Amino acid sequence: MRLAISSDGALFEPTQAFLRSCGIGVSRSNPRRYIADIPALPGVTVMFQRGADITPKVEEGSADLGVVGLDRYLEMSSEGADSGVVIDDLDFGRCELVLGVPDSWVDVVSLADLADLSMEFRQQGRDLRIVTKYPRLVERFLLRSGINLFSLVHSSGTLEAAVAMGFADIIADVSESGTTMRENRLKTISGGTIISSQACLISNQRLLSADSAKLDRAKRLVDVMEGHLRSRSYYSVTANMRGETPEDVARQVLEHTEISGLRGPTIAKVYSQDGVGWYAATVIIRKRNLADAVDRLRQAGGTSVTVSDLNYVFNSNCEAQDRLTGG
Ligand SMILES: Nc1ncnc2c1ncn2[C@@H]1O[C@H](COP(=O)(O)OP(=O)(O)OP(=O)(O)O)[C@@H](O)[C@H]1O
Ligand SMILES: O=P(O)(O)OC[C@H]1O[C@H](OP(=O)(O)OP(=O)(O)O)[C@H](O)[C@@H]1O
Repeated sequence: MRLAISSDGALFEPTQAFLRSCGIGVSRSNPRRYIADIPALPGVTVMFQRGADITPKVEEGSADLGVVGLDRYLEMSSEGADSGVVIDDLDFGRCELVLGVPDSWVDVVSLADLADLSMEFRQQGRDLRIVTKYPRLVERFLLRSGINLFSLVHSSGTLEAAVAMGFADIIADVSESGTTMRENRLKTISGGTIISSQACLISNQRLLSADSAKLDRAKRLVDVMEGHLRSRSYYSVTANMRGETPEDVARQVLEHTEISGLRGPTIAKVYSQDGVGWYAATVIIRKRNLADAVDRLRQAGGTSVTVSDLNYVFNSNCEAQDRLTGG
């Protein structure tokens, strides 16, 4: 089972860090070697590829799975091809595909201003030239936004220089912190975000459907990814609580929905030195509810509250497994 990941660029390091955090780190004998293994998943081969090549490689069948920016996948996937998105948000590679116009265009602050300007350009006998690596997404967005008078210029990198160099009037490129745009005297405009993107996992559904051994390896891989991603939303919280019996402590905890956990508390006896009845109550809670949960535990008599990160939360079934073959 072949997994294609970025050989350089913005997703190179984060993809490897993500795989490590899932417990399926890549072992590469040499940075110049473009084929590698995942020791924790025998039978999986990792192929390092240029970001722009990963979607076509998965679609043509030289890779079974790929990690790519969702923006790149939406730009490059072919109508009716065998590929599909298995996990649409791997929680890294966040960025936005945005329009960037020269800072000096003080009157252009919105998409409507840009539409007016494109008409002025046409009256002067020329098109608004937009340089991008994403012609399909940009064209669709502009037409949907009522901007019809433009021409697209292709460039494969450092798009922010195109305006200063004079071969484009505006750009449509990926922005994360906005630094590259600012440093090149470009600005975003209101309504000018074409798409929000992040890294995603794609598969060749036909290849995986046709080979059960491959499918089995792909299932193991997405199971740990999904379990790990789910775990990022939760903490395990344990509090010592006094009570006559475990049922008594469970009752105190279950009175508050904030601390009743995914299913309910796990209660274990604490063998305290003072011989008083203490129990440890453990619940899994959403990270965003931590402050409320700690308050509630205190109100319910909880003390010595400890909070731990989780590495995996596996549900009874893995949703991403069904999407591997388009099911
Ligand atoms: N500054 C950034 N921060 C976060 N994610 C980014 C950033 N720039 C690009 N990305 C994401 O990373 C993906 C790869 O972008 P990048 O420009 O690094 O291409 P690449 O992997 O170098 O591809 P190629 O080598 O084929 O040009 C994009 O699809 C985008 O989703
Ligand atoms: O908003 P920022 O945080 O400044 O990030 C945006 C920059 O990151 C990407 O470039 P990358 O370094 O991947 O090189 P590229 O120009 O070859 O795509 C993107 O193309 C922008 O140039």
